[in-house]
Formats: sequence, C-alpha cells, structure tokens
Amino acid sequence: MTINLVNYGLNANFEQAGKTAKGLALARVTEQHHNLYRIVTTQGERQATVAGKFAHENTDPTSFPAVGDWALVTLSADIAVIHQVLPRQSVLAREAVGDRKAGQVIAANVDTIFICMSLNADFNVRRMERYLTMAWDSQAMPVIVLTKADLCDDLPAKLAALSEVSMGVDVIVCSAKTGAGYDKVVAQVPAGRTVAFVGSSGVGKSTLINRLMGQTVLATKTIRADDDKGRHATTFRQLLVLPTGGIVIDTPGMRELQLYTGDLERTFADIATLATQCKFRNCTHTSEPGCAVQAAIQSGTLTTERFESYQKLQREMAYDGLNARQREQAKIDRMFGSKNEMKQVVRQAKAKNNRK
Ligand SMILES: Nc1nc2c(ncn2[C@@H]2O[C@H](COP(=O)(O)OP(=O)(O)OP(=O)(O)O)[C@@H](O)[C@H]2O)c(=O)[nH]1
Ligand SMILES: [Zn+2]
Repeated sequence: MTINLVNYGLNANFEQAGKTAKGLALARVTEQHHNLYRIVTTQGERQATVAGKFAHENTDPTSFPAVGDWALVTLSADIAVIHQVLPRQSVLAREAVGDRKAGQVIAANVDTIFICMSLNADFNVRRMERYLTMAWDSQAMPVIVLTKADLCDDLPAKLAALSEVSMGVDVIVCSAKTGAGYDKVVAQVPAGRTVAFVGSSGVGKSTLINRLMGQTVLATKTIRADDDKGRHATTFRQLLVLPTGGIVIDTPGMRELQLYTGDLERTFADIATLATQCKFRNCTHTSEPGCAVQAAIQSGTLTTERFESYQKLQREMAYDGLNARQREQAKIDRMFGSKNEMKQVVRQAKAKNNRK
C-alpha cells in the first residue's frame, strides 16, 4: 500500500524539507497519546515514539511532536521513531501564564481555524475578539462560523455587532437544522487544506464535523461520547481526511482550548492605526492632549467597549510576560483600585498556574 501524503496536506515546503534528510521518511502526526504517537507515511499508518536523542535534546515541551506536525522518521522497527519535527507553519498552543515555555502545542500546521459561535446563548462579541486574537497569533487564518441560525431572530443586529471586531475575516452563517450555509463551510475546506474547530462546548462543532465527514464519523463520535475512558481510542481519529479532500484536526486539547492573548496589534488594527496619529508617541490614550484614540471615542467612530477590551487584553499580555515577582510589582505599580483588588488578581493568576 502506498499512500499519497498530499492527501494528508503535504505541500511543497514540507516535501522539500523531507527530501533533504537521508534515510529518514516523511510522516505526519495524526494522533498523540502521551508519549505515543500515530503517524502516517507513504507506507501507511504506524505507531511512533520520539528518538532518545530527540527527547534528550529537547527540554521545551513545545518542541515535541503534536498532531498536524510533519516529522522525519525511521520505519525499521515495529514502532516508528521520530527524529525531527519540521518547522511549523502555524501553532495552536495552550495558554501558559508567565512562562511561555510551559505552553502546550495542541495542533500544528493548521491552515484555517473555524471559530464557532452559536447565534443564540453563546453569542458574545468580546469573546469573539479574544478568539480572533488567538487565531492571528497561531498564524492560521480565522474564519468565523456562526451556528444555529435557526435559533436567532435578530441576525442583522448580531452581524452588525460582529463587524466591529471581525476586521474583514470571513463570516459564515449556518444552521444544522436547515442546512443553510454548509456550502460555504465546505468551500473553506478544499482538498489538502488543514482546518481546526474552536469554540465553546455545545455550539455545534461536532455536528459540523460530522456533516463534513458524512455518515461514518457519526458512529465514531457516538462511541467516543459513550466512553470517555478511551477504550475505543483507536476509533477516535484526531486527524480526519474528509471525503472532499480537506483535513480536520480535532484533538481533545482543542476542545479544552482556553482563550489567550495573542496578536493584539492585528486584532485591534483600528486602534493601532489611530495610535499612530496621537500627538505623543508614548500616548496611553487616557488623558493626553491630542490623543487620536480618545478623539475617535468622542466622535463615536470607536466604541468605549472596544477600547476597554483592548486595554484589558493589553494589561493581560504585559502581565503574561513577567515572572511572579515582577508581576506583583507591576500590579502595585499600576495601582489597582485597591490593594485588595491587586492581591485578588495575583491570587487568580497563581491559582491558574497551579492548576496546570
Ligand atoms: N437548533 C440547532 N441546534 C444545533 C445546531 N447545530 C448543533 N445543534 C445542536 O447543539 C447541540 C450541541 O452540538 P455539538 O455539535 O455536540 O456541539 P460541540 O460544539 O461539538 O460541543 P462539544 O463536543 O462539547 O465541544 C446538539 O444537540 C446539536 O444537535 C443548529 O444549527 N441548530
Ligand atoms: Zn492616544
């Protein structure tokens, strides 16, 4: 059996990188179970582990293979051995407050991220803003997928609110009930393209993926849902090849993905542009004369809400990059409303760190 890896998303870059390595075969990581991986090569699917030398040389957990990675492997033994992970074109990672290196890669080499949000209870523009930030930061292209259109009676208002933050990102409105919008979703997953789905639980990600896959996966998903202990783990695929040729990455980690702050400048491109017109280069956009951001708020072209969520994200990002002591100091420096409030923020951040 010879497998054409192009069907698994192989592009010219990875193909080139794979050719230069003598004696090593090219593989894509399709599943990860702790230290055991599943890979696909031209010779079929195999289980794999990382080489001892690789484990020794890579102390940063984000250097280890993740679902979607392209890797160089040897296939001589029963279990294949991963010697090298090829440079990633995009990385979806889990938040790690204060210590980027403690982050965990949830998926690699994703081309398109479908940010799913339902048009009923889950709809929240501020949350979408944060998902977009995360998507830009990953280097994958976001597409906004609004689900459950059948349960929404004020679509124009919601779309208008969303347009304040979507910054030209494609928005698809769909419904599993009526089938509306599915053609547009399918069009965003052409053959060879790797996509991932993020969004709150219950917004309809599985429904969407099943629809893209056709009948077969529905059964697979039901098995998974019935047994979260993983007895049927082999039937749950983390990397799916759609009948139409697109590739879907759906790892457990993706389902638990927490929002985190990423490419602020890009998500708030409008504010970044305004800031270049402020009188002072180090303008904080609070009380300085000649502030273009405040002027935009006054004239109504920028909402206070949007500016506030920009400030909030900015604070969180600055906070993320500091160590524990610096963080405490930074909070005090910034003078929170009260010292208690400051303590509470630090406590929350620590609790968050400990939970990992
Ligand atoms: N009315 C309506 N219900 C939908 C639609 N899409 C999904 N649902 C329902 O919403 C519920 C949750 O859908 P799922 O596809 O399981 O949601 P999910 O995002 O995969 O959830 P997690 O697996 O927890 O992450 C199911 O009962 C679906 O039938 C839709 O467009 N309209
Ligand atoms: Zn300003």
